[in-house]
Amino acid sequence: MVEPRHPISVSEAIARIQGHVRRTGSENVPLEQAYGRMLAEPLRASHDVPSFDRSPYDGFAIRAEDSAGASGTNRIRFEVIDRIGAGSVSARTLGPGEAIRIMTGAQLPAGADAVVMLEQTQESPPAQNAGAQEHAADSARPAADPESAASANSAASAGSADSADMSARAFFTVRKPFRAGENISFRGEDMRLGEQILPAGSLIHPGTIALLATFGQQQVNVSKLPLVGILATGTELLEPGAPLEPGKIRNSNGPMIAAQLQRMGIPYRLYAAAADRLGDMLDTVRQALGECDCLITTGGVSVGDYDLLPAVYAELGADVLFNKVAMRPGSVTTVAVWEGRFLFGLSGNPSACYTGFELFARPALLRMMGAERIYPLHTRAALGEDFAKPNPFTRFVRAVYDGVSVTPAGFNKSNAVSSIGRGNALLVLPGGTRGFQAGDAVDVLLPGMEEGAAAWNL
Ligand SMILES: Nc1nc2c(c(=O)[nH]1)N[C@H]1C(S)=C(S)[C@@H](COP(=O)(O)OP(=O)(O)OC[C@H]3O[C@@H](n4cnc5c(N)ncnc54)[C@H](O)[C@@H]3O)O[C@H]1N2
Ligand code: MOO
Ligand SMILES: [Mg+2]
Repeated sequence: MVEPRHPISVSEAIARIQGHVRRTGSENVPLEQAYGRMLAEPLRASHDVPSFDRSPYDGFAIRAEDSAGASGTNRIRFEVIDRIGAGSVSARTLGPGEAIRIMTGAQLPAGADAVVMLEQTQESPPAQNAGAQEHAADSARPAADPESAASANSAASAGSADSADMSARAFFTVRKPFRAGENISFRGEDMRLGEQILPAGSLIHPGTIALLATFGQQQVNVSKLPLVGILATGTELLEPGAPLEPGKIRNSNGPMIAAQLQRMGIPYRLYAAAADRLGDMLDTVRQALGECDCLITTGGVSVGDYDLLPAVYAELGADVLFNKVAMRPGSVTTVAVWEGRFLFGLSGNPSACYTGFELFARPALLRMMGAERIYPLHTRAALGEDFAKPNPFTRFVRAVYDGVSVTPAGFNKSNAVSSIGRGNALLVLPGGTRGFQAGDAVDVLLPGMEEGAAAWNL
C-alpha cells in the first residue's frame, strides 16, 4: 500500500530547505575570475572616490569670486595660465583673474573652486577690454577648438602639462557669475572612505567588477562554489548521442540541469544515468554524495514500482524534508538532507524538473554561497490568452513574457519539453482558482534573466 503524502505549500517547502542550508566557506580568486561569484565579505570603500576634486567638463578652472558681477553686458575676462588633461596635475596656483584650461577628469588646480564649461566661454583677444559686445550668444558658437584658447600670442610658458602648446597666453570671457563649487566633481561624492558599498553575499556582476577594480582589489574574497552532482534516473534513458529505441527516450533533464547550473556559474559532475535498480542506484548516490556538496536527481520520486528514490533515502537514513508540494508541475518533488548535504529529488517530467530546480535548488545553492537575493525576480503582467483549466494546486506555467503580457508557451503538461524550450518565464496561478481570462493581471517569475526582450520599446 502506498503511504499517503501530505502536500505542503511552495513557501513552506522553501522555508524547510532554507532551514538546512550550510554555508560553503570562502576563498580568494583573482579579479579576472570573480565575475559571477558572490562577495564573501562586505565591499567597503578603501579610499574616497573620486580621490581628488576634479572637473566634470572640458573648460576652464577659475576662482568663482573672480566671476562676480559677470553678465551679457559686463563680460569678465580671464587669462589662461596653464592647461591640464586628465591624469596631469598643474603646478600652478590660480591668482586673481587667472584660469587654467582643464579637461574632464583632471584634478582641480590649487586656488580654483569652479569650472567654466568651454561652451560658456568666448575667446577674447589679448588686448584690454576687447570684444565683450560683438560676440554672438555663447551657445551659437560651435564647440571650441581645444587649441584655440591657448593659441593667441605672447609668451609665458605655463609650467605643467604640455607647456609647448601653452607657449601662448590666451584669454576668454564669461557672461555669468559662477558659484564656488559650481561644475566640480567633489572628492568622495561617489563613495567615501570606509563606507559599505555592497553587503556580503552580493553577486559579482560587471558593475561590481568595476568597483573592485576601482579599489585595486586584485584578489577578491568570494564564497566557495558548491560542487553539484547530477544524476538522471530511469531505465528508459538514452544519452543525447544515442539513436532512439522502442520505449526509450533521451535524457534531457541531465543536460538541462547542467545548463541551469552553468547559468549560475556553479560547477557540476554528471553521473551516468542510473537504471531503476536499487543496488546500483544506491552505489551511484553514495559515490556522488562522497564527491559533491549536493546531489540533484531526476525521476523516480513518485509512487511507481520503479520509483526508487524513496527507498534510496530510506537506505541512506536521509532526513526527508518533504515529498509532496501543492504545486503543479512538480508535486512529487522531494528534498532530503544527508550529513548536511541536500538531495534534491526532482520529478522526471521535464517541466516539473525545470521548475523544481528554479524554485528549490537554485535558492538553496545561492544561500549556500551567502546570497541574500535568492528567489527569482517577480513581476505582474497581463495574461496574453485565456487559461481555462482549474488550478487545484499553485500552477507554474512555462510562458513567454515580453515586458507587458505573459502567454503560455504552448503545450504545457508536466511532461512537456517544448514549452520549457520556448518560454522565458513562469506564469503563476494560485491554487484554488480557475477560469483566467486574457487581460487578467497575473504573477510572473523571471528565472533566466540573461534572456532579454526581442524589441526595444521604450
Ligand atoms: N499514481 C500516481 N502516478 C503519478 C503521480 C501520482 O501522484 N500518482 N504523480 C505524477 C506526477 S505529478 C509526476 S510529475 C510524475 C513524477 O514521476 P517521477 O518523478 O517518479 O519520474 P519518473 O517516473 O522517473 O518519470 C516521469 C516521466 O518523466 C520522464 N523522464 C524521466 N527522466 C527523464 C529525463 N532525464 N529526461 C527526460 N524525461 C525524463 C519519464 O520517462 C516519464 O515519462 O509521476 C506521475 N505519476
Ligand atoms: O509533479 Mo507532477 O508534475 O505535478 O505533474
Ligand atoms: Mg515515476
